[in-house]
Amino acid sequence: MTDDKLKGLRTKIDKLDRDILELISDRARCAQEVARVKQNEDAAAVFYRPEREAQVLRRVMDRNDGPLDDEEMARLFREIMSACLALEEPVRVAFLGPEGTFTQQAAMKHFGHSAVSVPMAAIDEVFREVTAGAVRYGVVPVENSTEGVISHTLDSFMDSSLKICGEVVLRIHQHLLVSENTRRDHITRIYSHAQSLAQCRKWLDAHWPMAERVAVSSNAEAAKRIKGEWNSAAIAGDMAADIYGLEKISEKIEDQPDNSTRFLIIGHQDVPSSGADKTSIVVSMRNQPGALHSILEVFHVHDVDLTRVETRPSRSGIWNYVFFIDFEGHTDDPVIQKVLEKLGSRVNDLRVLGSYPKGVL
Ligand SMILES: C=C(O[C@@H]1C=C(C(=O)O)C=C[C@H]1O)C(=O)O
Repeated sequence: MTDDKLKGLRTKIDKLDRDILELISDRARCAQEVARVKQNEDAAAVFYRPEREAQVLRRVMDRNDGPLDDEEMARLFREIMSACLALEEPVRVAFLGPEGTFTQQAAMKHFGHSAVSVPMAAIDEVFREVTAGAVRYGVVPVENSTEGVISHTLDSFMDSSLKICGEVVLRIHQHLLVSENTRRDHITRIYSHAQSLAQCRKWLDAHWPMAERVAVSSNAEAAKRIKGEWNSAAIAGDMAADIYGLEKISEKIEDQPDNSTRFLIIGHQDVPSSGADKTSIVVSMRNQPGALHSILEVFHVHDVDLTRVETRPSRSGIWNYVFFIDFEGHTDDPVIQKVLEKLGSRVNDLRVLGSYPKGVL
């Protein structure tokens, strides 16, 4: 009886799989056709459309009634789109490396696994590689919910004319990792990126108060380094543990359970509105009383939601300040155009870093 039931269900699954296969192939052929149409219009056409991909994923999540949850379903579609796009040309993406960093994880989450990811040694190298055209996009971290802004990234924007084409938020889980050579009862040193050490500060104080904490250039670098040292452990994420073949001896050791990092996608593209967008700008002004207030007032008057304001010292004069401001809306919206016009008259300099779809996944 159960056997008959199972057999029936498996026949049904086999039939559904055949249908899914055919449908995905149809979809891939359609995407190829889109690419041909785009190329006929313009030989240098860019196939990847961030706003269109965001719309597809949002619609999938809206329509989904379970039993798979919205994020799981969107992830499947993310990979289908990534594979469809790679039929034309796999997207090449530079990221803050080496292999196994959270930034690489963010790149894969945003572009899917058919993208080709290229590791860079530093944030400004990611900017340089994209500027030079060796890759079309770059992924850099910009802020962490526990540790705040990544000032290197903001500073790189000051020297660059690249645009922000997207954002992606990643839940960050840190683990304590050892290699097969580590003598676990003799760990005297723990390597990680300074940000990660800070994200696990309380846990380290409680569990490894005597171990020396050594900051290195990335978590993946920390993971790589302990392979040759019998008295060291590393703090890094799942991807680094997998790539470097390390064992997790303590999992999810971050002090804040909702620890997450926001990454930006940088490129040359102006992205049209997806219907739910953010805009990032940088303004500079004299450091006079009421300076910040006069900027914020414009957003308040026009009822535009600010999502972040960061101050950085300007390098062009000691009395100038630079504000990085993120807000909801797109430069195509008339209200946003009005806001930008008003702001322009109140500051020394205003640059739009980009309007881009709000992170979906
Ligand atoms: C098919 C298109 O091109 C690409 C592929 C997409 C897809 O597979 O859905 C979506 C946007 C683009 O990245 C398109 O512009 O619609």
